[in-house]
Amino acid sequence: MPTRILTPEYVNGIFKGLKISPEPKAEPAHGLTPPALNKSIQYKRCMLQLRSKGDRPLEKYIFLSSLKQYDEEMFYAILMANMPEICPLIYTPTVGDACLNFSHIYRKPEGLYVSIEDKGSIKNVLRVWPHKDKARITVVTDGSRILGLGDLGVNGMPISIGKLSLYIAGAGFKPESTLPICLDLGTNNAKNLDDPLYLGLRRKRVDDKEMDEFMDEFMHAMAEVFPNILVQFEDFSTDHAFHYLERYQNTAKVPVFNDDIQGTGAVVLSGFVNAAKLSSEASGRDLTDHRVLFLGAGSAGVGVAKQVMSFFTLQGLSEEEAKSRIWFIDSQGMITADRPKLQAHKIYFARKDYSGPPLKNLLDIIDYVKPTALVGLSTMRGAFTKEAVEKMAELNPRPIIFPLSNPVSLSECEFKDAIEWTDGKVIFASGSPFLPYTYKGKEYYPGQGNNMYVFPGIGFGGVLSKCKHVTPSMVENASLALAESLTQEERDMGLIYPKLTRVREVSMQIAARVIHVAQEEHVDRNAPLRHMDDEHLLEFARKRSWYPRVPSS
Ligand SMILES: NC(=O)C1=CN([C@@H]2O[C@H](COP(=O)(O)OP(=O)(O)OC[C@H]3O[C@@H](n4cnc5c(N)ncnc54)[C@H](O)[C@@H]3O)[C@@H](O)[C@H]2O)C=CC1
Ligand SMILES: CC(=O)C(=O)O
Ligand SMILES: [Mg+2]
Repeated sequence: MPTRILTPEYVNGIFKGLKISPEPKAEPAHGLTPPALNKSIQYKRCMLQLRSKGDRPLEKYIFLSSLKQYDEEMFYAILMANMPEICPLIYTPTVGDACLNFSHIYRKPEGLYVSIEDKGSIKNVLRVWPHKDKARITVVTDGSRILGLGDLGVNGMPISIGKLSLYIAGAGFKPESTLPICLDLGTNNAKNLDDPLYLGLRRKRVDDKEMDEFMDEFMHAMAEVFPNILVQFEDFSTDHAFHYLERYQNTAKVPVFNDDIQGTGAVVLSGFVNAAKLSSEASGRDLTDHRVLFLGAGSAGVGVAKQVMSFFTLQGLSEEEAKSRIWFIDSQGMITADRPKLQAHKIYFARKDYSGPPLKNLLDIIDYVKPTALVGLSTMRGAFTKEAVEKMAELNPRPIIFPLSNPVSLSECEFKDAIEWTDGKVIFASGSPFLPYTYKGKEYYPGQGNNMYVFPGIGFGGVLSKCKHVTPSMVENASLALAESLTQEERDMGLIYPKLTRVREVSMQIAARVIHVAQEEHVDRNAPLRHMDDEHLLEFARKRSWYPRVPSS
């Protein structure tokens, strides 16, 4: 008798009795599979084959990718039951390797490629997607800033695919409602252009004017071909990330958000809310007196800082006072308003209250700012040196250190080092996962400050509410819902983010809050939901959430 290997209860413990929704795929006819093969054995065989690849994560990625194409439900069953093990394989850090090698490991179509050569007929390209009427969520990248790895061109496709796998596992989007898109506008990466196997257009990126024309046509076509879709922009280079968010967030006919700016902002605000409380408990410092120093002023850094400002405004500070709690360092040093030719997105946070000689060195800047929190979104591996982290520990009984750059090879510091250099006092979250670390007989758990904790819930709430736009308040409330989702057990463990194994339930809480705020702001279009209170919205989100079919016992 086959054993029950995965049930919603098993995955989450609280979804008893809910209908499991997928449309059954035809099983191979009797006689085409060995007699004893069943889902339970298949699950075990898949896990065995996966683990037999040992310490070769890219091979594991390729195996999982093939499994997804061959037996999608088994792939999601395995992912959902083993999130901490599988997430780093289909997402950061391994997805970074998959992107670097995409043109070499590519096997089958898994999304749409829309290139600059399609300009004028983009709609026709979008129409080839087989599940047009089912598409609800898309992740669109132009491959120009993939994680911290730079311009990878069409090799950026795995990031769209990986994020959408998390929409499915994390929030319960039906697989056929997801649409990965990679825009090929050329690449300035010489390595790609010189690679005879590179699968993108062999040309340099187009200029801004041509890109604007292309993007306008693309967004227009998206709304026509996929009228019910929500668009997540992902890993556009910083200037374009800000530009297209601004251009479309209130004007496009489909809702839009930028994950690197808004999703990252939300996840870091959430971690910061919990971290600041822990830090202030140790120091006695008022929450309004935290001082946050950012290393890296790209789309992620500036997006996060704007969201972290609401930590202060929610405590009653004015916008100016909140801004005064934030300092930035980029590749030229501390960002001050007197610096010539400052990029537009850096102007808002440029300090006007410093007039000494330019400060370039992190240690000098820490001495000057006396931060309570150090946040890295710089793509600079090891930038948080021993001296810098020790200095943070001298200034604070519990320093907040968030090295958030991805993939793990670009992290500003490692968890183990942060623990040792602060004698276990650090409050830590990184962009990519680290393992727990035992120090002086005590086990410490790292937080993962990655937008994967919020984008599934933001997207699910947005789609269920049929929102016209994704508003800043929907994003901010997603962040607060995440911060509030910690259980007592997680707080007792010193965590600032929930355990990854709970991501589905946490996404439901985020989705319900997002729907509520969409209603408050009158951007929702799903009228029947307006009669539901928060508890019913949560129940509604859970009921709409997809699970892979359960092998019957
Ligand atoms: N944890 C998460 O959820 C997320 C993490 N990220 C990560 O954040 C990183 C940055 O992303 P973006 O802001 O889009 O990239 P970006 O390239 O636009 O920004 C990088 C920033 O770092 C600065 N920088 C570079 N070298 C530096 C140095 N030596 N010293 C000081 N600053 C330096 C640059 O001046 C720039 O301001 C990437 O590694 C990305 O993977 C991005 C989004 C989400
Ligand atoms: C996590 C993510 O979105 C990034 O590193 O770009
Ligand atoms: Mg990203």
